[in-house]
Amino acid sequence: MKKHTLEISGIQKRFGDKTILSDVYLKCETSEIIGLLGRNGSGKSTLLKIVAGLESVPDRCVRIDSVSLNIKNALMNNVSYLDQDQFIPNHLSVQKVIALSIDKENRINFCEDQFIKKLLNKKIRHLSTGELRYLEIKIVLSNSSLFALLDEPYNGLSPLMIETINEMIKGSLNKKGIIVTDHNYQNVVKIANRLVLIKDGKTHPIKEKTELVEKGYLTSMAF
Ligand SMILES: Nc1ncnc2c1ncn2[C@@H]1O[C@H](COP(=O)(O)OP(=O)(O)OP(=O)(O)O)[C@@H](O)[C@H]1O
Repeated sequence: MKKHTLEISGIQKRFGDKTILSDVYLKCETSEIIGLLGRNGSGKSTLLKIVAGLESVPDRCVRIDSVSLNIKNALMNNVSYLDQDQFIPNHLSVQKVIALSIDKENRINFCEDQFIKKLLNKKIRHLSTGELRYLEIKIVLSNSSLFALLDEPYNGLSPLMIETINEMIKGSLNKKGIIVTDHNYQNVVKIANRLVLIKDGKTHPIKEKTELVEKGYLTSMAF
């Protein structure tokens, strides 16, 4: 499979007089999982939203295969984004959402899943937090984008669903690169090929877990 590269650099992002991101470099290739860690408010979601085209920065800051993508639609086709908040409208039925999101030829396969099968006759508003999150993640991972950005995917998921989602993420790597952030850092550490910490607006590549303590993300009690 031809490898593709998503590269992010030179981002300066301020909200009012507060600088959120000032020295960011992130690279993700297809078949890679980058784990993005950082304290609350460090700018993880802001960075993912910038890459997804939902927060504005100069176009040259986000590149795929060295090409700056300045047409938002082109960017969206190559990058899919799982928001940390619900993105599927409550009034829809699960079947309608699947019909709208998944190509006809892939729908049967999509529904051949112990968790999805139980949801097929329900409305979105009647799903539990974990059921909804599972459906959303599966939809994001099933589309044809080259890169998927997952903001707090594990939120509300039981251990069994987390294991299934981790397998699903790994199974998508023949087509995709993944950037994942979650406060369930153990899962992020477990699944990621590389870790990056955001601190003081800057990205710090993490080689050893002890660096997470040195940089103030974890206490030594975590080991
Ligand atoms: N649209 C906005 N306007 C003003 N400030 C914002 C906006 N979006 C985010 N912020 C601020 O930017 C900072 C970074 O927010 P962000 O959501 O990116 O952090 P995060 O690392 O994802 O945090 P958490 O882990 O708690 O979700 C926070 O201080 C937040 O209050």
